[in-house]
Amino acid sequence: MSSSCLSALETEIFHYIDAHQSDFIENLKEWVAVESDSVQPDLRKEVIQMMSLAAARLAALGATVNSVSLGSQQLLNGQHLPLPPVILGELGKDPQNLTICFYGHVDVQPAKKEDGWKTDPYILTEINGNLYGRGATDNKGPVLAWINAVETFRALKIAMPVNFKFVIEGMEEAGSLGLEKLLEEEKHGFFSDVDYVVISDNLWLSKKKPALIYGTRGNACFSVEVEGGDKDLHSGTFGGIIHEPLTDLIALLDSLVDPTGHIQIPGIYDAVAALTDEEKKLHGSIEYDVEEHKNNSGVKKLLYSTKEEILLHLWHYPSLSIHGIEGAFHEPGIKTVIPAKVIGKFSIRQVPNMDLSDVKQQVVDHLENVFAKRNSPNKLKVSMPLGAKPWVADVNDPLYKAAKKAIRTVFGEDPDFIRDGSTIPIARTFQTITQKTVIMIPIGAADDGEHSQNEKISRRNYIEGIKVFAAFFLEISKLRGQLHETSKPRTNK
Ligand SMILES: C[C@H](N)C(=O)N[C@@H](Cc1c[nH]cn1)C(=O)O
Ligand SMILES: [Zn+2]
Ligand SMILES: [Zn+2]
Repeated sequence: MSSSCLSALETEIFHYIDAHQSDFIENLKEWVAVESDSVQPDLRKEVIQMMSLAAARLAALGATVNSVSLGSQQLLNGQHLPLPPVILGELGKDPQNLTICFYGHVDVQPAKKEDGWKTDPYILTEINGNLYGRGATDNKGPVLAWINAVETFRALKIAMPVNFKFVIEGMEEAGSLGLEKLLEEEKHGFFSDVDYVVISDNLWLSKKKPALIYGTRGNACFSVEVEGGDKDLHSGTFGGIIHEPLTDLIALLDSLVDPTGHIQIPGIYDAVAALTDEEKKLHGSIEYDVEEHKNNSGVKKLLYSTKEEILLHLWHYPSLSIHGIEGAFHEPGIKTVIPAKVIGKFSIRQVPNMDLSDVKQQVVDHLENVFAKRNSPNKLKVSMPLGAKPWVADVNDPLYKAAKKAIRTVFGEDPDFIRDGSTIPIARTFQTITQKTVIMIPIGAADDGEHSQNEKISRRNYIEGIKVFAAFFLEISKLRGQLHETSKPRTNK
């Protein structure tokens, strides 16, 4: 955007942000250095250390910080593991100001250099304007971008245009364990004066065009266990005379989805909400390059070739993905064993209006049915360790207009209004508990590689993202009065 269109205040703020790029990148480097992987139990200490760093950062900002203990989690093997605390932070209590609650997470997906990273995943490394490192975009970069935006107001001694609340957690990648209960407990406490909730934990749909997100899919994660005897067996001594657990499991997994991506579980599509005319209109106006998206994935061919089909299958239809098999031999080389017990892991990204308990029942019935036809004496156990619901908001809420204006101020163009095929497990709970509008303002680009090797955020997106948040605070302050009357969430089913 040309500087002549900016207010004097915006010019001062943006100038400060540009001048402090190195400090902001240094902050991110310090956070990326912590292997705060919430998925692997043996790294829990690092997640807890990361929570302390985040708490210290908020305290340095002048926020009141409460690290709330969530107790422990019980693993499938019965072992108890401490859950990292959740940070509830507060900065500013001016009754004239609106109160924005920002939610983010500082845990990460697993990453190892030998998985195919070009650089050490825990050393933030800049190459050609991109900052590579695990958590750079998901979600340490965006959390810090928000904090840096608040810090900018403080450093410039500009009166805070809004009151801030922070909810920072360390278990999002493992399904936000324990967080829902805390939110419910704090409904009439911490959340009683929240005017709306902001999340920045997603990506644009393209490499260049900014976006705002008004919906996400949910995620129902399943575990399917097949157990034979009590020990592994020699495949020469027993192969050919027993029902093998892994063979049963592969047949079960193979029954879930056909080669066109259609889920084979009876009834699974019954409740799927029809696309509204408003959504069809939104799809039409979205800038989306099928070829670019295919290239981001690194695959040769997608299941669908048109924008309309792809957006429908990413946002409006459920999908089923198979993630792994516990107990199966996976090292290099040959091991001629028959595993005694194997556990398959898959998940269904559900959409409005699918009901989680119906989905669970449909999955269990289907797998038991397929298994029964195999006449196997092995034991089958199906469970759903995680069930996160989809979320949708009303794009006509003034909050979306404020965010759109902030993006235009920084990028000089309007964002696309998009949904996200992935999940923020706690988004729907925020909306239900606060009864206020939730907005997702992504700052990462479509090729950032969340959960993948060589995850990155570009320097431009990180720095301009800080400006978007700062401009957004100013836009929100203009909504005072208006928001209290109009802020109500779209009803989710
Ligand atoms: C979109 C967000 N950055 C993310 O990666 N969310 C995870 C959350 C999740 C879902 N099931 C378990 N964790 C995701 O969508 O996979
Ligand atoms: Zn995330
Ligand atoms: Zn993630």
